[in-house]
Amino acid sequence: MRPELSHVPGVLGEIARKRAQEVAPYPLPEPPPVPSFKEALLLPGLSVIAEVKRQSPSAGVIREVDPVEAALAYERGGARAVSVLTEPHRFGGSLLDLKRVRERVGLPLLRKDFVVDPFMLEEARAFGASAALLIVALLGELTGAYLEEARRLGLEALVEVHTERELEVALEAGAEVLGVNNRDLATLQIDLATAPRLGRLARERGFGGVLVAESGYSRKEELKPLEGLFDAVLIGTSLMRAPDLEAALRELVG
Ligand SMILES: O=P(O)(O)OC[C@@H](O)[C@@H](O)c1c[nH]c2ccccc12
Repeated sequence: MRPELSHVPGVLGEIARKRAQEVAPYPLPEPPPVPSFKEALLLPGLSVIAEVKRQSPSAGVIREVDPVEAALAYERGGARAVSVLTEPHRFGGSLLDLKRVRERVGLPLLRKDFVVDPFMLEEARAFGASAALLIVALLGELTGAYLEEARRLGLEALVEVHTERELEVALEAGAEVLGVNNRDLATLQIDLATAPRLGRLARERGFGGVLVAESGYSRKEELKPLEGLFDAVLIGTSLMRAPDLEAALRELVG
């Protein structure tokens, strides 16, 4: 159940092909109990999924941070869930970060990585994630099969789209939590008009699940167009750059 990655363009393709080469199954620890990702995002108001990310291909080095300290600050600041990067090469993350955050933080965690093999879903669950990111630009028509495998493992999924075509694939696959990424992962360009446009389209097509706007948000005004349409927003870089993570989060959502 490996997606065909040879035609995936740009940075996204490079990272995904590297991740695919690295997958080598090994015995995993017993999965710990985890809280529901979806339920947390459905609490009243716009929920924030706050992201722990040391570096990224678009921003370079963002902050040398202890992921546990960052996640605890996010929890105090009112985050509803925490996204933990586990991609090592371009994002400086690891599964150990995920595990350590799980041991100290009560919020549901999202494993943020480039899932290109079903074993990565098992890993996500075993290291304490409530949900894993599924990127439709990588998984294509296999998205439904990955969703099914995640469900079988007791793992939720954030199904990510960036185009109208990908939105159709995600809806067809039966996504319950749908993320619209403002960033084109191949070119790394941001367009904040993407989330409202595809979010509206998803609702028009009858999507009744959880809608998450992703990437590029740094100011409170930018969240205005999401109100009444999106359930949640995923914010990483701008929070990570703030001197005080907890205060920065309160400022954005308070
Ligand atoms: O740091 P930002 O611009 O606030 O974005 C967070 C998150 O949306 C972004 O990290 C992201 C969204 N989808 C991804 C897929 C892979 C890696 C990273 C991502």
